[in-house]
Amino acid sequence: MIEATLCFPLRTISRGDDPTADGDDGREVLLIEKRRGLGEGWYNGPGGKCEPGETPQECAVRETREEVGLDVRDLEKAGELRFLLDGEVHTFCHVFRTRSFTGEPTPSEEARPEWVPIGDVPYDQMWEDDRLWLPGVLEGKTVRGEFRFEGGEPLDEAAFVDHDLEWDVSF
Ligand SMILES: COc1nc(N)nc2c1ncn2[C@H]1C[C@H](O)[C@@H](COP(=O)(O)OP(=O)(O)OP(=O)(O)O)O1
Repeated sequence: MIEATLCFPLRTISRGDDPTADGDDGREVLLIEKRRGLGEGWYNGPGGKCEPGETPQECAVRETREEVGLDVRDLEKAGELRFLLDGEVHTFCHVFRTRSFTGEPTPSEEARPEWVPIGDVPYDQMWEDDRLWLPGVLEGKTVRGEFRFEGGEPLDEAAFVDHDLEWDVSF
């Protein structure tokens, strides 16, 4: 089983009196376009696999720095997601969000970062499960979820079958 993390940096920008502004109140999330590996070509949060001896929080901080050059702090645990492939746990993913960070998002070999208004998250270019849990996480909720895929490796070519979700959980 792979233990992995996702980190969603959040910010609120001022849109002044822009009449075309949507109803997000300027709230944005930093997404990446994944350039290699699992989920290549799709949008996701910065993150990756935990290294031996590393806590999930340490992993999320390291991966966010490596992938987009942002130093995140004060991470808030927002979710625990179990991704099953053909009945076996393939990946256990810890999800974090934060409003505390320094640095400017910078592209790397792994990822192209992009600030995206909360209402414009491109769910049609993301993992199929994301539309089920990410909106709640971006609204400040906590979630525990299990998502079942079938069809063999690699996970990003398997078919999403079904899921269970529990909201407002404590970590
Ligand atoms: C199955 O559904 C998934 N949905 C979402 N949103 N994210 C997922 C899903 N399955 C895996 N992930 C995430 C978990 C990790 O953040 C990445 C995969 O990380 P990767 O394999 O690229 O790990 P790295 O350590 O960054 O890779 P390198 O070994 O290349 O350094 O996807």
